Amino acid sequence: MRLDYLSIFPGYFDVLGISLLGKAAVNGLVDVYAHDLRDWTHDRHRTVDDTPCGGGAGMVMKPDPWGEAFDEIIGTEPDPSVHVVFPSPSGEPFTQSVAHDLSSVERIVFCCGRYEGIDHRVIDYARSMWTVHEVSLGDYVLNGGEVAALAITEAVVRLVPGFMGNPQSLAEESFSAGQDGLLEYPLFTRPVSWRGLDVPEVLMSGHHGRIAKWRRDESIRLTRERRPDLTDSDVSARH
Ligand SMILES: COC(=O)c1ccnc(N)c1
Repeated sequence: MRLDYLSIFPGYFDVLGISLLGKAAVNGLVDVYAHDLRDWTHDRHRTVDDTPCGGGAGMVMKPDPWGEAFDEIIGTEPDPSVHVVFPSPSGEPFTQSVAHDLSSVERIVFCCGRYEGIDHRVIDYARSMWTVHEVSLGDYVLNGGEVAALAITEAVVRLVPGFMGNPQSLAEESFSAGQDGLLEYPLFTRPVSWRGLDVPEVLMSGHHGRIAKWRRDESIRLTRERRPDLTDSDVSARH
């Protein structure tokens, strides 16, 4: 999998050389390339923004540098196998399902907006050429798309076959199919007693059936308490 990041702060992506992501890069599972959008400007100030047409506060990212960067980094021919991600507060919700879909593609280009955002024609042009995802991490605004691109990267790359040492651990996570989309149950390890707090006895019983039931019940309880939106009617009936 090739990952490209277009940003006026490409240094944000140095962190991708650390930890598991770094290991994945080393063993060739992912190839990471960060690009400075200002490399596709031609004026002395390396200008990437301008005032919004129609007025309003703040600045908008000009389309020209993006177009020239796309030409050089991706190419000038349409290719739906290239997935272009625009992290944006007005995007569609980024979910585990979207992460799963992206984990099987060969190439993802992250376009990290700053200021008030990117000239919309950049997104329209990208849609005419590649497969575009405008995605939001939640109902809040960041100063730029870089941190969101890193979060999306982590959620996607960990699902790439061969990335996780023990793929079984993926099956039991929150929102995984194996959990019926429920939140993950509480986890415990040794010591059995810690500061007057004990591991639930059932988990030390060695009784696998009882343990599985306790975990399922806890997942259902937590999901109903914290994420009633995830327990639609037939799911709650099933639980
Ligand atoms: C500039 O990008 C954002 O503010 C952003 C991106 C993705 N999700 C969000 N909730 C915000």
